[in-house]
Amino acid sequence: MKPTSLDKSKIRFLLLEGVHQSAVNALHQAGYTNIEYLKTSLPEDELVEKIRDVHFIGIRSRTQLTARVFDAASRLQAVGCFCIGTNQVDLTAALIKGVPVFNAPYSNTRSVAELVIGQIILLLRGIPEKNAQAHRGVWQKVATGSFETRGKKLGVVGYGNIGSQLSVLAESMGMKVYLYDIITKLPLGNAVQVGSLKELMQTCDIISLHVPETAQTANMIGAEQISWMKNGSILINASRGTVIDIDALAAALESGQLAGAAIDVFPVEPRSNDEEFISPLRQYDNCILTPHIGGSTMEAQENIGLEVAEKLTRYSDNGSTQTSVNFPEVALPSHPDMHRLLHIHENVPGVLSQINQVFSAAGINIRSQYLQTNDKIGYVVMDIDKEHSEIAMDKLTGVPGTIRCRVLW
Ligand SMILES: NC(=O)C1=CN([C@@H]2O[C@H](COP(=O)(O)OP(=O)(O)OC[C@H]3O[C@@H](n4cnc5c(N)ncnc54)[C@H](O)[C@@H]3O)[C@@H](O)[C@H]2O)C=CC1
Ligand SMILES: O=C(O)CCC(=O)C(=O)O
Repeated sequence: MKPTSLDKSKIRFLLLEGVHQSAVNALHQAGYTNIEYLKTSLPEDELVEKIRDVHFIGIRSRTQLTARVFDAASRLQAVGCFCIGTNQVDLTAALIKGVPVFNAPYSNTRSVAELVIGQIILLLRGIPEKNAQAHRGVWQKVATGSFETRGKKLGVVGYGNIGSQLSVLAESMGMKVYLYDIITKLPLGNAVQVGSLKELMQTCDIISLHVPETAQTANMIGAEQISWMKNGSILINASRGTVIDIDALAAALESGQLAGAAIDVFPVEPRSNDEEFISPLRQYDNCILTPHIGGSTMEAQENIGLEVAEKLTRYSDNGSTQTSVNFPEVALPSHPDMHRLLHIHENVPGVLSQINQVFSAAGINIRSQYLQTNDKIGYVVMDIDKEHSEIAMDKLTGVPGTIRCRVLW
């Protein structure tokens, strides 16, 4: 293994899925010019080829970074998810290859919450059907089946950043908010946490899903759970497509048990805007279908671009892994006049003592040392005098259990 300290112009970034231009600008400002920018995601086979020479990759929710991709990514230093969800990345495969993954945990929170508020109002008034009919020349001036939001019960499944933001906005319009989460939450305002998903679904007029994609949330809402919902209620999903059984939802729209739905995410989504969107929900006018744009506002995308680009350049320039979603977190100060060695290793007994042995045997003083571990890997950072870094790197890369090693100056 060779030390990987590189001239910035040689550090290659691959940005996929049309991440906001703010990311490109921020990378340029930080001195990184070797950037390939694509509007689409790439299928696995193409990615496996392309990623061989890439040091940093930026993706959104479409690109699947699998273990096979990480196996091919011998130069990859870090992944930036220009979004909240990181379920599209095999985080364990990244970890054991020594690759930290970063995301933007809050930058599009408000955008999703605002979209859901809009969907609630439109669905309670039957606007999607009335709009579709008006486009076909049908005039439906009726109040039947149209309701105000005031006093309605909103059930939030997953009361994290988005769910709680939605809760605040909904209360300000006079809605009563109930929440279900697997952990005990501080309910904001007058929101009430209930003890089970069933209780929430039986109580509320509108259910909105804001859970991450996990093994536990896969098909969390199927025919049985929908059968718990009140007749004439509304289901909204802007979380992940795997959370709802789409056929069960289609059946509930067909039978009229649900008055409407709004779905932004799907089990299978087109890879680009040129591909047709296929779904059994297309036939229901009372189901608002949006192309996974919950977080797609100019404000959110610009902020995400800046935030994630900054995390990638900080890791590249300084080694800090703070806020990484899969990696031991180390917050590092600057290292003026010293060389910084970054060593990522398997977390097995004895590696750290061997690392320290390298320095004591060579008579090299470690000016500062930072260490963080998790159950799989250790990340140790050492600042040393410049003149010793070449020999230290040479010896460090030979320590058994070494995954990656690089030097910064
Ligand atoms: N449609 C879109 O464009 C966007 C979609 N998202 C999706 O929204 C999800 C939620 O985002 P945040 O609120 O920022 O995440 P968060 O991590 O702040 O909140 C998630 C909440 O879900 C809860 N939770 C996890 N498993 C659960 C389960 N089985 N049952 C009940 N609650 C459970 C957690 O305890 C947590 O409180 C993201 O993971 C992402 O998949 C996020 C941004 C944009
Ligand atoms: O905007 C995107 O590409 C993905 C948004 C999303 O789902 C997320 O932030 O998790």
